[in-house]
Amino acid sequence: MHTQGNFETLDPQEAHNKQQLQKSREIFELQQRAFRESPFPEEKLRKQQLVALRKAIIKHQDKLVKAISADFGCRSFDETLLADILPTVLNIDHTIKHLREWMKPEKRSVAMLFQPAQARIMYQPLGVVGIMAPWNYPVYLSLGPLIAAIAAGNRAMIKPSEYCPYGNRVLNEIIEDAFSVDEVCMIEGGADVAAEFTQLPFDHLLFTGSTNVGKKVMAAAAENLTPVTLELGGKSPAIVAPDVTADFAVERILYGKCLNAGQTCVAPDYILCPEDKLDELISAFKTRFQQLYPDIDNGDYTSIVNDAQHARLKSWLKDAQEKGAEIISLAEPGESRQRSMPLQLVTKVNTSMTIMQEEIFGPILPIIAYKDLKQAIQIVHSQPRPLALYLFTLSQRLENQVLRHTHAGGVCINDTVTHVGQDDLPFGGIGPSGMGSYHAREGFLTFSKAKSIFKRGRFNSAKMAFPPYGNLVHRLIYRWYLR
Ligand SMILES: NC(=O)c1ccc[n+]([C@@H]2O[C@H](COP(=O)([O-])OP(=O)(O)OC[C@H]3O[C@@H](n4cnc5c(N)ncnc54)[C@H](O)[C@@H]3O)[C@@H](O)[C@H]2O)c1
Repeated sequence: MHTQGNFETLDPQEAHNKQQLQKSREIFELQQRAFRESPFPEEKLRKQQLVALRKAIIKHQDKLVKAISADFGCRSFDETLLADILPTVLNIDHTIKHLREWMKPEKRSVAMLFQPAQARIMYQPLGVVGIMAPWNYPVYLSLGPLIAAIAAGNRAMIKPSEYCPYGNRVLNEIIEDAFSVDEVCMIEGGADVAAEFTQLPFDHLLFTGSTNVGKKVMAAAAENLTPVTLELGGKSPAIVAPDVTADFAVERILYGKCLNAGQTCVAPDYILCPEDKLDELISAFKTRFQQLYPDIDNGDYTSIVNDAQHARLKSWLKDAQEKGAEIISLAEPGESRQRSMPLQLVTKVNTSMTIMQEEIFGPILPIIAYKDLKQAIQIVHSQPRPLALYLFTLSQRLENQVLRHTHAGGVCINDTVTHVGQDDLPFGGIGPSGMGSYHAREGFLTFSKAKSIFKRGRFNSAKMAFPPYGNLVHRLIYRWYLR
């Protein structure tokens, strides 16, 4: 038995969780008080905060890449620099460049009937916001939402994933270097700490993670009427259209799929390939994989993050095999690397297999052959609406056909994954792959209140509509507008 605040009788993990929970409540209140005292930080201060964050990232980058590599078992420093740190820094630069124009009040039109008057929108900070992150890109997915939250003038609390303890330690140093606790702070812990975190009455909560946990987060946030942005996962298809060669598509699919060993929310989840190109496609995968990863042990190929994820992926391969699938491993697992899983192509798949029912989130790639593009589109429709849709074509007609007949959070044509790094495009899912968006101006808007302001001047034209009703002005208004 123990009492609140007395951690000595708890096991270390439990004590740590209790401490983090207590810390999160205290810091939440501290940030709320600080926000009340200064509810509308100027552009200059926001930019100073973003610059401080940028400097801290640069200062700690070497430590950060090493820590994240240790969290994964193997993740090359380049992969962390390219896909985690660089997009974060570019996002800061883009935000600093555009912040003034985003913050500007926006003039809106006033209908003739209400003239003379003015209408405008003023963007105001929300207050204290929560950010919850997964483990796969621990820097970009924690600090990306933070950049938008700060740009919009908020205070923020970040709950990163418990799967990256080393990375979190360095992230915490970055946060502590750049901010005071009443501006930004990090709360660490597992699912129980996370669940308590979602119960804090934040002014907005941005969650990045799985669809199942996203539902729990939304339910908890509803208790406080906290608005949520949910950045979730899903099965993102890659359609190879009939007009391009298999090699054209494979060159562009392979990197996006193998990045972080497929542990990417927007990794191509399955391929739709014209029937007559199937053999060519498999052969292109074999050749290109060899070119990218001639030695699976050389440190370029990321490991599966932990034993549980590794076991999950292996059991899904077994399930597929037992149900008639053919598995083509593009290399032998690395010997000196723990939890190494080279890309596994899977053919002869059917919908009874777990790999066609759940988001794969790893280096397994089912390939489905289709007769015509219409059938490929039908297969996309048979799955929940995806986070990303990839299309490989040089034909404008085929591009239009797919764009007009499919739903997706975002579309990337003739490439994979890189659409996420476009700082001027919003990013977000649809249906089970997410709700709301961030990145670009939309991130600023997500963390802002768009306050509508309507202003009349000296002359009160509204009184022409006052009772008693039925006079000439009323009749003229009705005749003019209700024609
Ligand atoms: N849309 C995107 O931008 C994006 C980006 C990366 C990953 N993802 C998705 O994230 C998933 C993989 O990441 P993950 O395994 O870390 O996801 P996850 O849902 O298991 O965990 C995400 C966060 O939620 C917390 N959490 C766990 N249980 C919770 C609970 N009961 N209540 C509240 N919070 C809880 C975790 O501690 C972690 O911080 C995949 O589905 C992937 O597609 C989405």
